[in-house]
Amino acid sequence: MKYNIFVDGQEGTTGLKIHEYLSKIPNVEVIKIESERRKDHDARRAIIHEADLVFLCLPDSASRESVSMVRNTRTKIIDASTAFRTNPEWIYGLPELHKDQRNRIQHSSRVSVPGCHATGYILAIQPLVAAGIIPRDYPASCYALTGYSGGGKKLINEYENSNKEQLLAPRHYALHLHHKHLPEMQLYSGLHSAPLFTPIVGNYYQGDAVTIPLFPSMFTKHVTAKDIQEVLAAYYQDERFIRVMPYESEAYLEDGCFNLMQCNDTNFLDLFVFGHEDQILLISRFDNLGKGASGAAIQNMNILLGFDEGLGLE
Ligand SMILES: NC(=O)C1=CN([C@@H]2O[C@H](COP(=O)(O)OP(=O)(O)OC[C@H]3O[C@@H](n4cnc5c(N)ncnc54)[C@H](OP(=O)(O)O)[C@@H]3O)[C@@H](O)[C@H]2O)C=CC1
Ligand SMILES: CC(=O)N[C@@H](CCC(=O)OP(=O)(O)O)C(=O)O
Repeated sequence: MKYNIFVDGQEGTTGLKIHEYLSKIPNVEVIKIESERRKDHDARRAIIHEADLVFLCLPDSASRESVSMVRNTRTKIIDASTAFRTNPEWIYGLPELHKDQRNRIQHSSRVSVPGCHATGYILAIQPLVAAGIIPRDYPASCYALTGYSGGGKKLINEYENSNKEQLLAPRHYALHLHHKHLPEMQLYSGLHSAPLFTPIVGNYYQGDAVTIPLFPSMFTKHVTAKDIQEVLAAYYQDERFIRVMPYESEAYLEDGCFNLMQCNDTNFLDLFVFGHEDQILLISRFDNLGKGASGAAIQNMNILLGFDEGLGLE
């Protein structure tokens, strides 16, 4: 059986990347809207109803509009936007979150794809909260370094077609400290509050590293950096896309420095634990367009349609 798949937002960054993945997957028939009608309400509604599964790769408002158009119970939706990530009627599309999350995704028809930075943060910290190591009232903080493709067509255009000198250096943003990923970071980490989060965008296309400092003196149990690595390695031992790096992660540095582009063009997320008795540093490394967006969307589709989870992704 072939499934009809439609990507609403087919000409955006996430949408184009999803099409690349879909071209490698059998048993799917990609249906498209004529380019000049891609924002036409009636045309979108008609094609959404022809589809068995729709990816929404749109700004939040347009995503909400597409969802409100659906009048059948058959069409499954995977939304890449921020619109539904903490909505209890939707399932958070992070299969590695808990033991039953994959099953919940499989039996749902509304799945939201996690935000890129949120993916890195939650996968690093949630198992440690669940294990009772990090107390739920821990005042977490983190920063992320990301490529400019994370900002979609507008930011890509700014970096690639302007000569502004300030684009040469990495730039902090969301300094109002209300980044749009904070609600999902809070909800799915298990902590009572959101982290103090500062993202930084650099002058390169893709690759994200979310870095979380931890102070074991504030933990409920006495643990070292090595213990943390072991807890994470055990938690993700059966996960094909989450690779917990050995504790002696210095071996993975190049010239003493961290290469945050090494998961690019893959769906892998690598977890690193650095530190010693007194201070711990977690780093999640992944492709913001892979496990941070389009790769994760395809992984969710594979689960929803009962395909092998890695189809098209490896
Ligand atoms: N880039 C990334 O790394 C990630 C992005 N996301 C999320 O995915 C979604 C898409 O992001 P991204 O692909 O980066 O954004 P882009 O700006 O690259 O693409 C968005 C697309 O949506 C189209 N669009 C806008 N309004 C409408 C509308 N009313 N009807 C139909 N199409 C519309 C745009 O059309 P036009 O071609 O005319 O511009 C564009 O093609 C966003 O919600 C974003 O937050 C999620 C994770 C990561
Ligand atoms: C560089 C840049 O602007 N990045 C985006 C993240 C994109 C992403 O993954 O988040 P969404 O899925 O929520 O869009 C940002 O931080 O807002």
